[in-house]
Amino acid sequence: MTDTSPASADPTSPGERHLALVRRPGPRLAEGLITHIDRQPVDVERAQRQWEAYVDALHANGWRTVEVAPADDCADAVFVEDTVVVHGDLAVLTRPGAPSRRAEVDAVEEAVVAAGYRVARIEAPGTLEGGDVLKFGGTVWVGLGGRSNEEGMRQLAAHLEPAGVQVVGVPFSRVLHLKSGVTALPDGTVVGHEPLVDDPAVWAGGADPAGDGVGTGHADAGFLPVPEESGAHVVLLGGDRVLMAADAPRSAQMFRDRGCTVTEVDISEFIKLEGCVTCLSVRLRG
Ligand SMILES: NC(=O)NCCC[C@H](N)C(=O)O
Repeated sequence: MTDTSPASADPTSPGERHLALVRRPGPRLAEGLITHIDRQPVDVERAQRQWEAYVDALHANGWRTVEVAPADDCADAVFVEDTVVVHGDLAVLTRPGAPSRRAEVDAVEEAVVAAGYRVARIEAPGTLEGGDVLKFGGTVWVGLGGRSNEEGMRQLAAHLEPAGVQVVGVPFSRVLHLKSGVTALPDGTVVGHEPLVDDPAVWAGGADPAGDGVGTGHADAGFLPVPEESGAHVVLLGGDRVLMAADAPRSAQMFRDRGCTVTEVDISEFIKLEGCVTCLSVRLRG
């Protein structure tokens, strides 16, 4: 595990107190899984440059990053979000639904323990991938769309029950993970590209993406359809700042019009493997 942060991160930034896990893409990246899209050639060197730029964007927004040890035999290891779900001081190590991804989890334990987390695990026959877990308010929504199953959700609920968290299943079918379909803006508005969202009505009430148990109180929070698939994927960087992919300029403008400060990164090589900005990092407590 390596701390990759530059010493020059702006200490006055709202995001400075935060720490994110990242994992460098490995040499087998181009063999990564695809489920809902056709395979396209992946330029691994370009992907490595895009990953560096993604990490630089986190640093430029005042974040520190910790690099999980490589898992070079695992083609999809760069998608580190899927290996762990954190809540409070607890890190729940997942059991990915894709068997080829299960070996990714071991080194993540070392990273979260070093960051001060207690550790729990999803055990067989449960499966869970972090891309299926959307946290807001006192609620954790778990997407049930193939990679995560009811038993994985039940185990996650048991781990989070002492913290008073409600876990709710959301069936879906059109994308790989729940958060491939929807994420939330800082004001609690849930964003999604409607052709890929099974039931937008699920999100009519919006969200509290800080996950601090406090509702947004934002009168407009609800579901906001966005015109591009990548517009459905935002990483919250603190305050009004969001990170998103560069291939959704009309969605980015919508978010700017709503008061967001948007950083865009080119992640085209990861999109070819059904990855998005959310899956390339795990936000930890400060
Ligand atoms: N959380 C995510 O959206 N993860 C993307 C994982 C993509 C990877 N190729 C997979 O199929 O598992």
